[in-house]
Amino acid sequence: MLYHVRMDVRIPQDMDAGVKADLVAREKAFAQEVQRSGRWPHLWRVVGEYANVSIFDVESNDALHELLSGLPLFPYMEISVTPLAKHPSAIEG
Ligand SMILES: O=C(O)C[C@H]1C=CC(=O)O1
Repeated sequence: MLYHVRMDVRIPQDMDAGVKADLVAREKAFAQEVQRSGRWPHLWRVVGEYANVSIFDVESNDALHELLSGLPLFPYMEISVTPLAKHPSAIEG
């Protein structure tokens, strides 16, 4: 199942720099692992914002919630999820 996900990152300004660097590094490693698994086929930066738009391909709402809530940055992100369905005019499978 496909989901459009927007993540707006809201790391507190007063977070210790070392803690922030570790958090961002762990998030990057986790994100790349999920991408390599095929569950995160699109990850794009929103121009001019500390935010991304992504496409996730997972088996259920519960699976997506487990994945997103497991992101190291989850506590510091505003996340919006839009489930996607086939479009009748789409030429691709
Ligand atoms: O930077 C972001 O968009 C937030 C998060 C998503 C992937 C990642 O490495 O960090």
